[in-house]
Amino acid sequence: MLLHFTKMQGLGNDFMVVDLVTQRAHLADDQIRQLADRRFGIGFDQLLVVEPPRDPEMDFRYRIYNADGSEVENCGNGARCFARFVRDQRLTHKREIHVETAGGPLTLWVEDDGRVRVDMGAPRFAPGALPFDAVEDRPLHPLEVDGEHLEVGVVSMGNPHAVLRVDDVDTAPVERLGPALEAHPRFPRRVNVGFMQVISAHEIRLRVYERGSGETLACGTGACAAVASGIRQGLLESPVTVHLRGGDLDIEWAGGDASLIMTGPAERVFDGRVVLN
Ligand SMILES: N[C@@H](CCC[C@H](N)C(=O)O)C(=O)O
Repeated sequence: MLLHFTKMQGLGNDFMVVDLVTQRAHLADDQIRQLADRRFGIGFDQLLVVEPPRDPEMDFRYRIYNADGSEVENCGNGARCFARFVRDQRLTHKREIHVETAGGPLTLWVEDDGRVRVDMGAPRFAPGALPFDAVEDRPLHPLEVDGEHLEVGVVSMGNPHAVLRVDDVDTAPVERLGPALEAHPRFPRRVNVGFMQVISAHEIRLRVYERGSGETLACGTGACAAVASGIRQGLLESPVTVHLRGGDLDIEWAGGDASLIMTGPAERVFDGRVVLN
């Protein structure tokens, strides 16, 4: 069968976006892995699937799959691309969009300048929320990785994140510690790993080694997790500009049970069709 898709990107975190409101298809894990391949397929960090909502209060259901085919709970850059996509495809004319994800409901606003603001929900620090194998809920947890003693913040943004403070993201051992932390046995559902360099109370640099996709040029939930962990540790104050390799995100958080608000760009790259076997 022939499947229409749109390639999109948010700060270089790239997506294949599929409308399953007007098309019918089922993509199996091995098909997703093949489509994600940058040489043999279309190439993307995540596949985003737009479906009709199951809850009548919501506008859409939005499902997210990593390049390895695993379905995940949340994707911040993807959420912004999803909002631009449903408006560009004329699936809605609303500027305020309510969407179901596997990690819970999200609200998104398309701004006049085309950027998208997303209510990402409140961060959860309790180890059980990720899950992370620890008894106490504390700002930093000791962790032995690859013969090294590390101190990591753990945060759920619907999906699991570990945040490691580094002196310089350019020299941080992302290729070595990223996969070792992603697969660490104390994170039974694996984890996304953020390497955070604090520049000032309102500015950080961040690289993220993503669960199921490897290092990406930007990670929206990773930016929210790093800011929440940094504020909790007393290193940062809202608002915070997060400099990622693909560009900047603005993150606000009033603390406690308040939602993190993420604002950033989302761009269409091209439209295409692919034959599914
Ligand atoms: N790129 C994303 C996060 C995608 C999901 C993540 N890899 C996971 O497995 O949880 C973002 O922008 O948040």
